[in-house]
Amino acid sequence: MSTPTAFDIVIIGAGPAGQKAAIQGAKSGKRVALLERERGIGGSCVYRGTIPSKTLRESALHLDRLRRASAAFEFSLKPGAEISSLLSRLEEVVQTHDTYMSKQLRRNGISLFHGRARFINDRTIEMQTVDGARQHFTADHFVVATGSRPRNPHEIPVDHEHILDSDSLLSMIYLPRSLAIIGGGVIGCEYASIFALLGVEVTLIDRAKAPLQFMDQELVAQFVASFEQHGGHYLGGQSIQSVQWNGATHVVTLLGDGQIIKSEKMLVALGRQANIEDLNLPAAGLEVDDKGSLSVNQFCQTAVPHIYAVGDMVGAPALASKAMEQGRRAVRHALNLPIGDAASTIPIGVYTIPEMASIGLDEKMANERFRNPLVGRAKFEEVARAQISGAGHGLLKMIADPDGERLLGIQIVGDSATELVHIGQMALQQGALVESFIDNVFNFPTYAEAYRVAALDILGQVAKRQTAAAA
Ligand SMILES: Cc1cc2nc3c(=O)[nH]c(=O)nc-3n(C[C@H](O)[C@H](O)[C@H](O)COP(=O)(O)OP(=O)(O)OC[C@H]3O[C@@H](n4cnc5c(N)ncnc54)[C@H](O)[C@@H]3O)c2cc1C
Ligand SMILES: NC(=O)c1ccc[n+]([C@@H]2O[C@H](COP(=O)([O-])OP(=O)(O)OC[C@H]3O[C@@H](n4cnc5c(N)ncnc54)[C@H](O)[C@@H]3O)[C@@H](O)[C@H]2O)c1
Repeated sequence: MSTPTAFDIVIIGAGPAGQKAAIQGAKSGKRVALLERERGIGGSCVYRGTIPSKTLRESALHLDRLRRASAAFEFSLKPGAEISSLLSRLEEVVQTHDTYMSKQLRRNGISLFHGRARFINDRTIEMQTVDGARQHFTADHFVVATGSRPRNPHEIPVDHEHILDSDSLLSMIYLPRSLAIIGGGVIGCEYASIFALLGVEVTLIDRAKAPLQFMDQELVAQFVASFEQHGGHYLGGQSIQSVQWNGATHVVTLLGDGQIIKSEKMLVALGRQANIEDLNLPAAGLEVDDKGSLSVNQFCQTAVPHIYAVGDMVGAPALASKAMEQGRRAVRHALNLPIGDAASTIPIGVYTIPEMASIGLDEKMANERFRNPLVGRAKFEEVARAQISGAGHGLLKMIADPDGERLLGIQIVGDSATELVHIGQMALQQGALVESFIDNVFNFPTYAEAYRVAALDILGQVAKRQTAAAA
């Protein structure tokens, strides 16, 4: 064994979780090593997840804006358009991100090493570089932030050429004529709406009757309607009997009800699994739990107290935002720094077209906890900003307690939903009353006005109830 290099904190994985853990450690004056097996930093978020998918989405939205700008012109993509032409900004976005992150790591004196890391014991890590050299590190604290990868059941023959997963999807050279997607979760729905808007014939298949089971189903219905308006098909309540590339032209999918779906390409989006196998966890005294991840307490501490695990590798929700916050909090806990209260709710943003967002309780959850919660609705058609942009349909739902006083949650579908939701988030955190959305003046014309419209709807319902009770 080479002589180990000693650090205060060693972090495995330079995705969003590992980066924020490293920065927190360095800002607290600690010597930090960040070990990353890939050449770039940023993890699946930058290279195979958030950033590539949202860059392609931006191209689809741009095309849609052109189409909507004037009914006198017809905009469509050339048949056989190259995916790379739709991702022309990706390299620039990734490069900018990489440069910014590298500078930030250097500025904070974080030592970055490239290689595959594994535990030798609970205080030592061995890292193997691409040329086979081995280097050893010791530390007082370790943070495991190795992320996740697509879960591909063995009965589905993912070949990364015709049957792809979210890691390989954007390696397609040409935009396919047709795409079948199995899995109506966030990845399946985001890509389904992007490709449908780009003119691809998309079939989205899930075992559930409706996609995105964890979202308010009134919002989901608007997404499905828009997806189908763009030529997509949702096939719910289906089981997959078999998937096969026919060797020449099509991927052939046989469904439980006997339907056969033929598509040029297929995307498999059936969830994620933790990157855990390479870590040699038993050597550190750690065991993989029955969900295939590492169990942690509320501080992201594993059963070995000086080893923390954060981000996607500890399970759902698999969000970059959650990963970053866990990285930061884990290191603060390790260093006995004040942590503050963990956010009791984190926003969900789903970048379908139209996009959706949620914070706090939705109507179904509120109904389970309260008798007759009030729901205020603001249709985007009633909001001047949405009329001007011609952004189509949208809805903001404000959930309040049965007295119509206390705000319980916000759900939004439509343009800017993923930005708008933060107003609701701050209001929830401050315990704001429904009335405060009426007492405040909002810029006009803005989408934010939808909050006032929804609050007025709730107060109108309260007034009606009072009048009825008095009569
Ligand atoms: C298609 C897609 C779209 C997404 N869109 C969004 C979105 O819009 N918003 C959102 O919040 N989230 C989104 N996500 C989820 C988001 O990308 C993840 O939640 C986030 O990347 C998790 O960060 P992480 O640091 O835990 O893991 P990762 O980003 O996966 O990083 C882990 C890092 O660890 C490294 N590593 C693994 N094993 C080792 C080892 N043994 N030694 C050294 N290094 C190792 C990996 O190379 C990688 O760089 C999306 C995901 C996908 C797939
Ligand atoms: N905007 C965002 O924040 C964002 C974007 C993309 C991904 N992500 C994260 O990535 C994670 C993974 O996303 P995902 O979409 O792959 O997984 P998921 O777990 O969200 O959805 C998987 C879907 O597959 C379906 N399914 C599972 N097995 C099936 C079967 N045998 N037959 C038919 N349907 C089946 C499920 O019903 C579910 O709808 C999510 O947890 C999400 O948090 C987040």
